[in-house]
Amino acid sequence: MNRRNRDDTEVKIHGYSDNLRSEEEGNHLQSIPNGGIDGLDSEEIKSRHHYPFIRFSTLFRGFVLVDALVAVVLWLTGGDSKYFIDNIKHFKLSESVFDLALLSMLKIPVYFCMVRRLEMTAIKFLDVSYNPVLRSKFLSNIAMLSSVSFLIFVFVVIKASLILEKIVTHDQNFFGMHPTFYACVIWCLVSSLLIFILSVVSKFGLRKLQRQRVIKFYNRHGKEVDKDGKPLPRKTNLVRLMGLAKPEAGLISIGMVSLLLSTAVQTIAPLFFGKVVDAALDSMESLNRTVLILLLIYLAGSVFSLVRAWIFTLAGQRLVARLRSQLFGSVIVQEIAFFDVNRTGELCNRLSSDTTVLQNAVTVNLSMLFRYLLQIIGSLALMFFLNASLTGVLLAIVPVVSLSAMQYGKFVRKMRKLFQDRLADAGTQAEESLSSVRTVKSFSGEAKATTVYSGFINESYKIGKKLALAQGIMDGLFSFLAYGAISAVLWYGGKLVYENSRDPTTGITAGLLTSFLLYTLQVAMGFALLSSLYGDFMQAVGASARIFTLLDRKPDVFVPLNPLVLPHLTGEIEFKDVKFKYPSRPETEVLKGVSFRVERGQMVALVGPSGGGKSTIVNLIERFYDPNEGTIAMDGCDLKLLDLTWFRQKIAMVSQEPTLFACSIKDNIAYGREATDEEVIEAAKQANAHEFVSEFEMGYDTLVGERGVRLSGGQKQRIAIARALIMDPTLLLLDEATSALDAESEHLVQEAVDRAMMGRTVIVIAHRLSTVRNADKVVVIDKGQIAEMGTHNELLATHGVYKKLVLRQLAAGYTGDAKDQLPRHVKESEVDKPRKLNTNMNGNSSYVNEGLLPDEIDDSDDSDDGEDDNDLIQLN
Ligand SMILES: Nc1ncnc2c1ncn2[C@@H]1O[C@H](COP(=O)(O)OP(=O)(O)OP(=O)(O)O)[C@@H](O)[C@H]1O
Repeated sequence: MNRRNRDDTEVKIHGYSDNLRSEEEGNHLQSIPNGGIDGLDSEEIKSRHHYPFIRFSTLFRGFVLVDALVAVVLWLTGGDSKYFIDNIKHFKLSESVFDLALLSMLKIPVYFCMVRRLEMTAIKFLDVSYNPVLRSKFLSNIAMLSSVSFLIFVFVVIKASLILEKIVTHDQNFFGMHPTFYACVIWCLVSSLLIFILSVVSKFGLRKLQRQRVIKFYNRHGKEVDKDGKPLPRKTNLVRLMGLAKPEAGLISIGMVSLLLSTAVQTIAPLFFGKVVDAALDSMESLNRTVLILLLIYLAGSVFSLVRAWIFTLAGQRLVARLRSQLFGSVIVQEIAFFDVNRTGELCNRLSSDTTVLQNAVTVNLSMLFRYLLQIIGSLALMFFLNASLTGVLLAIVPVVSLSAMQYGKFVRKMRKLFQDRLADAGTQAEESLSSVRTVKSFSGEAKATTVYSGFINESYKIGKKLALAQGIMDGLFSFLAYGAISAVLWYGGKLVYENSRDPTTGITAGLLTSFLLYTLQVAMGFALLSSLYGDFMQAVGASARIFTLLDRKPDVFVPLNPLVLPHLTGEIEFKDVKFKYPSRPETEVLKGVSFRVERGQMVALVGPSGGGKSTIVNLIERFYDPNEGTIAMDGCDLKLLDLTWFRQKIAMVSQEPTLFACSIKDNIAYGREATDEEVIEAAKQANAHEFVSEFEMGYDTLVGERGVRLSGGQKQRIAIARALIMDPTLLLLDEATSALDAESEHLVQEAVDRAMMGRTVIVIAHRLSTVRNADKVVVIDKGQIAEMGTHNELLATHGVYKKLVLRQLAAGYTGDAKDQLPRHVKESEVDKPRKLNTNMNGNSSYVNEGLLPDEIDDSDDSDDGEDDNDLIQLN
């Protein structure tokens, strides 16, 4: 078993009785069955406690090891090999320390075993409120440990006293000992006392384990997971960050070669500067030649720099383009529940600003890192070559620079992360306000939106201020250190030049000092730029952590091993005792055991009070979520076993307020599949959209604007119906619009809807009486349960929730038409006086606004008033 495992102790999450198992049982992992979905995906997770490496027992054992090492070294350094042998052969308690060295060695296995045993008992003891057997075992272990330590301490004290006595009494037979032997005795005295103290206080030391331990979970493959069995996010570090640039390895290699060459040129150039100075002191011809060489060197360097900058920037652009697509791909496949808890603005921010931070980090910044490192190393090597002592003067300040750079880097890393977070908040806020700009304006919320946005920006500004100050201090410090170094080099170099002018065999020439100064500048600059790079890298690590979290996230959707594709789908749907809670609100059960069946080609209307769970039923059919209990079957097959992409192509949804994409009408209609112009036009005709589309100047190429803002409500709905029809769905899900359209528009939409329903299985969240009357079955959903089920006429006869809804609808829209819709057995007197408010089948009326109370409705025919009336009152 490896080291880590030896320090691990397994425990059961639920209850502690198994912790009391005997040590011989060993380190068996505890298994916890983890739900699984209908036994299809049963996964076992195992838990294990981990303890920090540095804890009481390791400190104890570490000290015992150090003790033995010091004692043996002190004994060994006390003389030659003969001396050791004499020391052992003619052992005398008061003249030899061989016994102390031996004892220290023996202490290792003894203490290691005892401390291990004690720790094991302590660990078992942690989760037990009181267990007399375990407690007495724990205490007797401590007593044994303390007794052994005490005996050893007593022995060392006796030995030290004997030696001391010989020294004090000037014993004739005592020839003294090697100084390290005395040190050995003193050391053993101190260490055995310390070990004794550690033994006595071990009870308190081991108690700390309770706070120190952390629990980790593993799946059956031994991979660490969270307590729900989900994989943990992978750790982010510079290595993983660099891994992002792997596909750009080819480009980066070319860039690296250019970088090496350009840095080499930059590194040797100062040598020629010195040569130019010396040549100027020599002759004009020599000066010309040297300057020409210098120019050629710089020309070559510039070409290499050009290639380096171009290649690395290009690699950065490629990387960020790839990363953005990858990230978007990873986000869009997440389950709907993910979007219930993650805000769109925040996700967009990850896509734009976090990826930009990474763009340079692993390409341009990486190249700069190598460049400055090479520049520093190369310059320092040449400086040593030119003059070692002068280089020593410069190097004296390097530790100061490095330490301050590291501290600065740490600070910047923290602040930049905070800065990015606040900026992301502001971005989210801006996205939300701008995407709902109509709502903002209609409530005159511009000032409020600006204040909230400015609040977030202010937060980021506050952090920015600190960063600016830190940057200023750092710049100041670095320039002081850099100029200080240059001054020191100038002074010492000037002294050497002076000496050289007196005696050419000593010191250095003026040219050499010039070269040296330029190298000093290069090294100082290299360090300063490295420190700023460090900050950039840390910022990139922060940004990449968020990006990797999204990239690593696997959608929490059950995918069967062999997804089924049914050859003949009829569209039969059956809910069997379906229970469901939204993952973002796990405490509320939205569906509490819903069962109903929709036969092939039937039209089933879902009605009921607002918030009852109608949309949730549709969401579950679309498999935006999976039920917590029960099953939903299509043609007798559990939805979870079907191929999700195939299945979603067989159903189409037309929602209350359809969302169109900011592209042409044609592209919107053909969103679900590739379609010819003829197919698009045919679908539009079916949806009563062709006429108005043809009237547009650009026809089907008309752009509809963001979310279809350039179209009217009725037009949007008809385009959405066309979009659904072109898919030729087996199952049509409809959420009738509650918002009132004008009579003509309503008629056109209704006609399109009726046509769309023909020959299909349809589930409709109905708001209109006419729709419900035509339904083969009406399912009344109230508070997550089916309150009533049957045909329109059957339900009216039951005098239940449904009848109240109908009466209310009729009361609200009492017209000749509505009256005609009444079945014969509903007396006209049951219908209330006409109201001007617009109430629909789900009670989504505007009573409160109109100041009308529901009990004004004449419902005298109803016998079980009380409770249901309350329901109706709550409908709004
Ligand atoms: N994404 C969600 N996350 C958490 N809770 C939700 C979510 N969507 C709906 N709910 C809750 O589920 C319950 C049922 O909502 P649902 O939209 O299914 O009702 P409904 O009958 O369709 O209402 P309406 O007729 O007003 O549209 C409500 O209490 C609602 O607050």
